[in-house]
Amino acid sequence: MSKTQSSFSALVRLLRYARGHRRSIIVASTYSILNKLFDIMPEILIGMAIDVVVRQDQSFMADLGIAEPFHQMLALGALTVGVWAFESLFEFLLLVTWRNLAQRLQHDLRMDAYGHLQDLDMAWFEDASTGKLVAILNDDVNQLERFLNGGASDLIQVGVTVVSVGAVFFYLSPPIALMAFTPIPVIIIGAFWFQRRAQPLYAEVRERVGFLSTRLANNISGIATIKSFTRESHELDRLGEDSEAYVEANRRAIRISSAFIPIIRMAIMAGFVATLVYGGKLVLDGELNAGAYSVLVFLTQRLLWPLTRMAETIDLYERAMASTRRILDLVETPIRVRPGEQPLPVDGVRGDIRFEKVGFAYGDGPAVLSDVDIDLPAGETLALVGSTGSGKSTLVKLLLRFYEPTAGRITLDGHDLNGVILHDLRASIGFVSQDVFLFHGTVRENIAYGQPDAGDDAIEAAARAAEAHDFIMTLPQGYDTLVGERGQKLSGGQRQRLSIARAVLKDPPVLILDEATSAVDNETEAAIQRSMKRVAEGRTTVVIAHRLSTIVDADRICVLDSGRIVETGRHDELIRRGGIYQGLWDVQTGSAGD
Ligand SMILES: Nc1ncnc2c1ncn2[C@@H]1O[C@H](COP(=O)(O)OP(=O)(O)OP(=O)(O)O)[C@@H](O)[C@H]1O
Repeated sequence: MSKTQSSFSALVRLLRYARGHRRSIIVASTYSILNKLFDIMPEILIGMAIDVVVRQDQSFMADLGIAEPFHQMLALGALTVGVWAFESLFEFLLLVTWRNLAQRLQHDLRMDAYGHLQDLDMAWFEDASTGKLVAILNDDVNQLERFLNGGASDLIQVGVTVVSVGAVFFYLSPPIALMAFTPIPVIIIGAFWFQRRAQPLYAEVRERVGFLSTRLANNISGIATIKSFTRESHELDRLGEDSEAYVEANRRAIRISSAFIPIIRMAIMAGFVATLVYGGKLVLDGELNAGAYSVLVFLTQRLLWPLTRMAETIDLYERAMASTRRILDLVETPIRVRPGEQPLPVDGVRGDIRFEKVGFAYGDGPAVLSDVDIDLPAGETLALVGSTGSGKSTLVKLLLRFYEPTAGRITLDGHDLNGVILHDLRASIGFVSQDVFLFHGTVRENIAYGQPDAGDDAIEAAARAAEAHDFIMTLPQGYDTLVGERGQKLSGGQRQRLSIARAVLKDPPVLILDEATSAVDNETEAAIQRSMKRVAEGRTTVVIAHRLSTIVDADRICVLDSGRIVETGRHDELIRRGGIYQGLWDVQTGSAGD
């Protein structure tokens, strides 16, 4: 029962979400109702025509005041034309209104879901899978669109048919009405039975779609690794398993939904035969006239046949509700990193950074940083050094407030980062990460990513400062060259330089440089170093250093070990101290063991 409710509660959530479209929903539903009412009228008109030819001046039409039978026929003909015209008109209106509503709603949902997604914290993204998110934003949204295109109107029309045909039946002959309606409880019970079984199966189908697209997204971005390890056939097998699981989940759902149609058909047949035989007997006994009898027989068909489509419609409904739940769950995921209230004047930020007894752990995991105290006055350069996994990147992530410290606090110009408006904080920090992410677009667009209004001169000046201008000019279309997805048409060193140019153009008071660990040739390394130095001038800079030769001039160096700062000082002080730093230096300069 709880599962039945959860489909219904998804519908309630959807209606609550779509309250801005209430008017369209009411208008579209009204068109569906009017269309159905006009749709069942021809059967009644046929019955009236039979009534005219059988009873002539005693007919129902005669009771309405048209004495001459031929005139009655003419009137019926005119009514039929009118009924068909209105039916077609409302058909057109309902299609247009429902489809436009489906378009608006799917657009709103996609935009809201994506907008919300961008505000979610990094910890959430680490647990989420890309494929699942893409599946929600594409497949699930489309699934809902499909239901709104046709299914919603169908459901309404089935309800209208049952009520209006029922009214005509009870008016003409209550005993036959009871017979014609006996299959309906069977059909409704069948529908609930089906719905209860189908709901978890469709949830499973949606889940499988997510796995499948995760695998695809992962494999396509990792294609170089797959090729280099010649794991193509292994990957094909793994994709095959996921795809099979999807087919299997669908197969179970199909089996249930296919069983539904024959059950309904049998119930319909019983209702139809009862009306046919018992109604015929009433006519033979002179208790029912031929016109009313034909209306009843035709309307039984009208009543019961659309119910065979219920299986399909409920199928569509169940799929759509499974999708709705996933989309709305995403839209309603709480945002754990608070947006902050303290504004920060981007142009007025000095760049004093302090870490006060900062501690941090990812989720429930072990402490990754403990008791970190750093005092970095504005304009100075801090280098973070330490073995892999010592917590350097984590420290920088806290500074960007991708995460919040679990102990202590971090301040920028005396303001606790936790209170500062997130947008202002990030606007005052430039971040050159070691795995540079370029967007599919031109070199120019990528440099101007953070400053879309920057002029060509400013872009070129930034590229020159990052020593990127010369190589850009050798590209086929210079600044207008497309870099390919994730910038894959450029070399690692070139990407690095574009990302430095990006930071130069942003001109932030605080700069974070995560030095590339991947080996680049000496010339490129020297170029990157020169540009980094140029960029660091006049601003507070935090460098995660992998090559100690680049930080000999840093104002202070913090050596991290297992999340604690174990040494602090300038290069020569640390060398003199003869601790961890000196050991690292010896390894890197090749003087260890001398
Ligand atoms: N998102 C995460 N969830 C859980 N643990 C994490 C996460 N990111 C990093 N860690 C763990 O935190 C510790 C510190 O990682 P961090 O990336 O800060 O190290 P690092 O000093 O930057 O290393 P490297 O020099 O290799 O980049 C490591 O033990 C790592 O396994």
